[in-house]
Amino acid sequence: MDKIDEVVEKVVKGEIELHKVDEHLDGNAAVVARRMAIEKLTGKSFPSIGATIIDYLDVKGRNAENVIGAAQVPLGVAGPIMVEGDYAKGSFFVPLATTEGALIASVNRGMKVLRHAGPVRTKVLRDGMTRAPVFTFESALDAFKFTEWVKSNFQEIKRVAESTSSHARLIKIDPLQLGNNVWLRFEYETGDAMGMNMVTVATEAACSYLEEKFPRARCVAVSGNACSDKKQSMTNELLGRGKSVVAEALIPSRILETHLRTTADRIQEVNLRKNWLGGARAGTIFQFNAHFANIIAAIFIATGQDVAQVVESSTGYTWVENRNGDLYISVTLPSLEVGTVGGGTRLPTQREALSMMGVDGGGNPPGSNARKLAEIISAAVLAGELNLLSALSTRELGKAHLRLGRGMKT
Ligand SMILES: CC(C)(COP(=O)([O-])OP(=O)([O-])OC[C@H]1O[C@@H](n2cnc3c(N)ncnc32)[C@H](O)[C@@H]1OP(=O)([O-])[O-])[C@@H](O)C(=O)NCCC(=O)NCCSC(=O)C[C@@](C)(O)CC(=O)[O-]
Ligand SMILES: NC(=O)C1=CN([C@@H]2O[C@H](COP(=O)(O)OP(=O)(O)OC[C@H]3O[C@@H](n4cnc5c(N)ncnc54)[C@H](OP(=O)(O)O)[C@@H]3O)[C@@H](O)[C@H]2O)C=CC1
Repeated sequence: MDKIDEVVEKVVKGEIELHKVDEHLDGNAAVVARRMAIEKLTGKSFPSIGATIIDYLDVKGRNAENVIGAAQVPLGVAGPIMVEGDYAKGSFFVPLATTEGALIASVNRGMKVLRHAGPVRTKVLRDGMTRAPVFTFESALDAFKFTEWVKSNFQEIKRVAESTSSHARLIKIDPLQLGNNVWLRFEYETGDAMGMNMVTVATEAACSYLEEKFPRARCVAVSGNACSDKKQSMTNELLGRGKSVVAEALIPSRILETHLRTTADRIQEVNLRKNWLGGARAGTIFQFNAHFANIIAAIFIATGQDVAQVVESSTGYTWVENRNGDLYISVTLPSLEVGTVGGGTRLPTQREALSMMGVDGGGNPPGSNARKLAEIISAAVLAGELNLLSALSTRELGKAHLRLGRGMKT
């Protein structure tokens, strides 16, 4: 019996924990043994999960635990899209990983129309990643005194937090009080990283310092949900999280008619009655748009972003105006959380996808690559919105999905 079979047997008998297989076998052999053990325990086989180019040595201790292989999702491209932003300037092909037939075609057609109209203008309105620990006190008065103390000692707190990273820069601390509890919403610049590990480590250091200097304060949790990570919140909407970004374009009427078989008036009506009125009637909050989530999720998967952050990254607003037959359209995304270093961005296919847009790795100066990525994503979201509103206005949605989602001739 070779070493792998021996370890597999022990895992199956419960003598070795799955995650401790790494202590018995090197690198990719541990992945194989874990997969074989799960195959035996479930009576199923997983050759597709096992077929991956990912080297476990690159993943171990960084991206995932109990690894037995990888998931694969089809990746297509849309574009090019022309962007005129502060960071993204020029034409870009955009990678989208999805299993929803018609989605890439949809974004692709939107980009084609925008190309005819001229470059999409984009702007990063603000940039900062947040972490909000919750502190508790004996009394509300103590809690208030604490927030006053924090305000007057900002520079020292900043020094302590920033000592943990060469890229984290503490911009501000917004306090929120409820009775005898206080949340401090720390906001940092994080260079080209999305920044969640960076700001968590920095804020933990700041919390220890605050408890030392203000002994009546007790930090209950470094994340007190007012951050708000992987959850929608009014705080994120109003103050922003990650990058707050806007994209806009003006499309002449003849381009709408030639390429989309529709008019500004019809698109405006769909936007108002569907995105805004329908959203309001249904009680939607923060998502007065058609399908930001489609484009955000597909780019996040392709480029190694934290997919759970699609929750707040896909909040936002589509605004349309009929300007004498021409169409003004903009999308505003208050909380787009993206990075070009760290997390999943270093994995092989994800890094290649980032390189397609010229944003792999750190930028010069730091932060410029992540902002460029945010601008390109906002332009892609604009293309998706333009196209879907248009397809709805001409009643093409079901037909397109029968053809490209079910392989039917329509
Ligand atoms: C499917 C189209 C684009 C066809 O559009 P079309 O105009 O009938 O097709 P076409 O063959 O004349 O092609 C026009 C252009 O579309 C693109 N295009 C066309 N086919 C492809 C393809 N295979 N691969 C890549 N690109 C494609 C391409 O740019 C092409 O230009 P060309 O390059 O030929 O000069 C159109 O019917 C359409 O956009 N339909 C709507 C589909 C859509 O937007 N789906 C979004 C997902 S829906 C969803 O998930 C959310 C939802 C809807 O539930 C949210 C809500 O509640 O609103
Ligand atoms: N910890 C948590 O609470 C949470 C973690 N996550 C996870 O966090 C990960 C992302 O965290 P994040 O902090 O972005 O990534 P990393 O933890 O990978 O940190 C980024 C690293 O890149 C370095 N770096 C090198 N060049 C640059 C540059 N140009 N700009 C910025 N940093 C640079 C940083 O240096 P330096 O040492 O100077 O900082 C830091 O070491 C994801 O895997 C995500 O899933 C998600 C949500 C919550």
